[in-house]
Amino acid sequence: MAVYTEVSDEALRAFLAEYELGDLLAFRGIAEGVENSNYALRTAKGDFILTLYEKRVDPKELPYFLGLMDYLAFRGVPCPTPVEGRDGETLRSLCGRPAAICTFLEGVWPRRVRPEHLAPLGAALAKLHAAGAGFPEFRPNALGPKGWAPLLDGCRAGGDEVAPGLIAELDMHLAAILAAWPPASALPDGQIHADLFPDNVFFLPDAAGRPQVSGLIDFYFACTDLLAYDVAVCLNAWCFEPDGSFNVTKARALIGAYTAVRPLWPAERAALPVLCRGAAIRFLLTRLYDWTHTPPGALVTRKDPLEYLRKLRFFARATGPGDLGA
Ligand SMILES: Nc1ncnc2c1ncn2[C@@H]1O[C@H](COP(=O)(O)OP(=O)(O)O)[C@@H](O)[C@H]1O
Ligand SMILES: N[C@@H](CCOP(=O)(O)O)C(=O)O
Repeated sequence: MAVYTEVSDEALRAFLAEYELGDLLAFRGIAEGVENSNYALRTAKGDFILTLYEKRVDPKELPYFLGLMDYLAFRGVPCPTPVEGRDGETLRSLCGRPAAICTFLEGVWPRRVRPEHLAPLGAALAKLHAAGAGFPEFRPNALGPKGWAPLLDGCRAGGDEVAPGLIAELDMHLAAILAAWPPASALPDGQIHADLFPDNVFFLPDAAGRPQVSGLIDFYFACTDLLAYDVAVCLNAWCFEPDGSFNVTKARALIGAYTAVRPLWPAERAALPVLCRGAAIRFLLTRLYDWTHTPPGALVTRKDPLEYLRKLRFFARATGPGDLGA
């Protein structure tokens, strides 16, 4: 469920009067997503997405996110383009929330990831990294290594109720990850998506029926960080089977297509196992935090933190990048 703020017909029509999008023909709330309120709009000019930014998004950071999407879209990345109002602004206010309209992207995110999805994903990720190279803004990764200890501290009270011994195990993993984390200057950095999960990637079949990436959405965790960390996020989110096993064929397809566009440095390959452990603990911790702080019956769908404990344990056992398809 992700319509936290209800928008009336009248409020929306007044809001749309600020744009040159023609008459409103239809609009509906979108149930998917967890962070913001999203509406699908149809106007005389076509289909659009209206997003009202909810409390987890800091309004001060919206110019970075919208600016990055605009920059990437202009350079051929299939991501939403923020739509300017008559005054040239993309960010305004609706029902007391910051709000923006973006272009609608065709396609469907894969409910079941197949090996054929991984090569187009890898190529799209590398193109995103290449296209973002000249973007002048810097946004530190709030959910990067410096953010993990405070998140874990916030989970201490309820964490062991989710799984006995969980907090002690996470203390152990976190200390090992932070000790092995590559220094910022050791690997190339740039603008990363940082949450490129299957529900943020749309596909359409090409003429031969093979899936092609048609859209990358949800840039609200994007930041300036190690490029290979984005690969590690994708290895976590795309390369495990429902039974918990790691699918190295998928990983090889992802990394092979990525490197065909943007070759990984030897140091990036070598760092992949610890970057994967870092990505696993990042999603584990935010899920655990939400799990232990969301009252039962709240509108937000809580995601299973233990899925990422199993992934973290797998990556901690990896003997080198070869185990991860690199
Ligand atoms: N530009 C877009 N084009 C088409 N559908 C979109 C677009 N942006 C969002 N959506 C739809 O809204 C849903 C939630 O968007 P998302 O950005 O993931 O929300 P949240 O930030 O709340 O997690 C997506 O699964 C998709 O169905
Ligand atoms: N991908 C994260 C949760 C963020 O949700 P999104 O709907 O904004 O992509 C996770 O799986 O924990």
